[in-house]
Order: sequence, then C-alpha cells, then structure tokens
Amino acid sequence: MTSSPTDDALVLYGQTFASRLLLGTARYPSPSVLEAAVQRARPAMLTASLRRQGSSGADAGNSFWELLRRLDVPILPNTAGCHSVQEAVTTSHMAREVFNTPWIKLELIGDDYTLQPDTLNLVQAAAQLIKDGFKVLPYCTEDLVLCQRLVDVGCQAVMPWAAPIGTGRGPMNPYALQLLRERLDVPLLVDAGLGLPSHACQVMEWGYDGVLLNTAVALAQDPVTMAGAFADAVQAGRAARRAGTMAAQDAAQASTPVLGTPFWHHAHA
Ligand SMILES: CC(=O)[C@@H](O)[C@H](O)COP(=O)(O)O
Repeated sequence: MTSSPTDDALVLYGQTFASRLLLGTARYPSPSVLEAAVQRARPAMLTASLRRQGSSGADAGNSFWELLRRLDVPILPNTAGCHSVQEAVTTSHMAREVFNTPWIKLELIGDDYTLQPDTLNLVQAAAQLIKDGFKVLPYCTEDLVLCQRLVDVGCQAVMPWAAPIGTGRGPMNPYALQLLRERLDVPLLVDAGLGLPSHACQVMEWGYDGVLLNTAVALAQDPVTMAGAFADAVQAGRAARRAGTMAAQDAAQASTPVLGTPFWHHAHA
C-alpha cells in the first residue's frame, strides 16, 4: 500500500499541513541561503522571534519580514528569550498583531545556560494564552506529567526537546520520549537539539508527528542540502512508522530462503 503525503497530513488545532518539518529562521549565513533552504525543505511552518530578529537594525528587520512574506510559509512566532509568564504573554499578544496569526511557539526559558524551559511556570503561561485564543505549541522537556498538564489546560500539541537548543546532540532521553508517545494522544513534535537527519528519522519512527529544528540546518556547511536531508529523513521516519517495524529478535534467523520455502507464510502456515 502506498500513500501520498496528503493522505497522511499533520493536523494541528484542526489545521492541515503538508509537511511534518518546522524550520527556524535564525543563524543562517545569509538571507539568500535561508530562502534557498526553505525552498528546498518546504516546511509546514517557519519560526520567527520578534525579539531576536527585530533587534539587528530597522533595515535588517524590514528585509527579514519581506523575505518571510515572499517565502509564503505560515509563520510560527516564537517567544524566544522570555523569562516570565507575563513577558511571554505580552510578547505573544504583540506577535499576534505583527504577524496576524493566532499561532505561538511558547518558549519560557528557566535557565540561561542550558536554555531549559521553565517547567514550573510553563503550564500557567500556556493556560493564559489558550484562554486568550492562541494556538499554543509549547516547547517543554520530555517530562510526562508536565506534558499531561499542558494538554489538560488545552494545548492540542506538545513539543518536548530532544536536547538543549543548539547542541545538536539528538535525543538525550529516548526512554522518556518513547514513553511520552505511548501515553499521550495529542500530536507530539520534537523541538530542539536535533543535529542529524537520523535523529529526526528516529523520533518519527517512534511515532512523533513532526520535528522543529534550526541550528542543524543553519550551521551545516551546506544548509540547503541539509534542509533537504532533514525533509527526506522526516518523511522516511514517518513512512517507517506507518509501515510497522519488525520486532527486534535476540537470536539470528536466516533471512535467505531455503529451497521450496520462499515466503514465510507458506513455510509456516
Ligand atoms: C527556532 C526555534 O524555535 C528554536 O528555539 C528551536 O528550539 C530549535 O532548536 P535547534 O536550534 O536546537 O534545532
């Protein structure tokens, strides 16, 4: 059985997306490389931070917004750099006006060294934003109870990290990420810390619904090719998940057919 990507689209808050890859827009060597990487990957959404990208001078800011408009990919504003609930809520409201979108990637930083999310206040911020009508995609750790609470307050998707932002280390806690997938029914996207396409493929094989990444593409020697590699890896991992993986075995089993038993079900029926 084959299926086209549209048979198996990512659905977040009732909206359908053709891709399961979300891409960040920071740290690229140039706007033209960013543009080409986005054209290659055709991501579902592009993250943009009001605070970071607006801070490099008015002209740079304007041309960045023009580039985003030209790319014609839905924008996911990001509360990057916010350290308090009030700051995150205020930034989200500003982003909604600037970008004219109800989507928000809720990033509430609790520790500046690891950029670890503030797990103690994240739920309160998410609850407020949901009440205010936002479609909240919270960046969080892989803690099961935290993710459950985020769902309880109305988040229709949750985005646990693989590893700290910008480290490229890949999934640090495979057990917890897989447990989360088993326990939660909402869409789950891994956000942050992916360094290789194989990391993205791996989490998709575990049943994750998508990935959000930035640094691994932006800092690659060839970001455009890497953007394509991640897009392909996400699709491969998703296809493998849907295909159903074999159960790993302890003992070797010959895979070369013995004469007269070319198919397993003939020999064992
Ligand atoms: C772009 C964005 O939203 C980042 O905050 C995100 O978390 C990506 O992390 P990496 O740069 O580690 O992929």
